[in-house]
Amino acid sequence: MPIPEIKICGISEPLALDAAIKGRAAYAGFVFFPPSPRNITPAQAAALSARAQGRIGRVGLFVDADDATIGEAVSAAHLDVLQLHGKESPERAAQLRARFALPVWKALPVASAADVAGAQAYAGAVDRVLFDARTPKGALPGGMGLSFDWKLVADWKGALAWGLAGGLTPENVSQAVQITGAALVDTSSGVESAPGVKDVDRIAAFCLAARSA
Ligand SMILES: O=C(O)c1ccccc1N[C@@H]1O[C@H](COP(=O)(O)O)[C@@H](O)[C@H]1O
Repeated sequence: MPIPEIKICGISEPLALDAAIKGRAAYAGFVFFPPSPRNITPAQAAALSARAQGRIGRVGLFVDADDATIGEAVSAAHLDVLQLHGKESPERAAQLRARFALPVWKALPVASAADVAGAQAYAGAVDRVLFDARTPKGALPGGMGLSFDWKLVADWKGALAWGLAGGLTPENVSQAVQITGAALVDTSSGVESAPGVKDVDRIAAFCLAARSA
């Protein structure tokens, strides 16, 4: 089984960023979504980005954001990837990819086989889809520590690169990779001691466990 790439999302302070780099994560995620406990400002992201430069990829997470909001974050934090975690259509995703000339990842909420099949609509519009758990109405669209039935995406053979998100922890990521064959695993709340508070030991443990799958 190929070793998956790792993304640690919701990084808001340097110690967590350093732990992700030390754990050889490929990506650090910065959340630009004010309702999230992990939200950071473009200025905060700029400082983290300078520390990350050349050591880890910088992913900006947005939820149905407008061009100005995304543009401000891209300029301040020199983002390498845009992650769209709202209800962005394939057309909107393609428009953002063209406008900012950056790879775009689209998170898709999964609760059924039909949700997984729906990923095909994004072929040609985005660079990767992220299968994440569908969260309850009125809750944040991600970062809730909820997982879905991994068998739904086991060895998914769509036309797009894909990653697995949703409720991944140091304790379950190895099994998740074995079941799904995911080439990228993404975690946020699973490596925290409280919402928005990253735990460096759990980041280290997650990276080790993901690679041992
Ligand atoms: O992390 C957040 O606060 C967040 C807010 C809004 C949308 C997505 C968010 N996080 C992303 O959700 C998935 C799953 O997170 P978790 O591991 O279950 O906590 C992941 O891609 C996060 O980056």
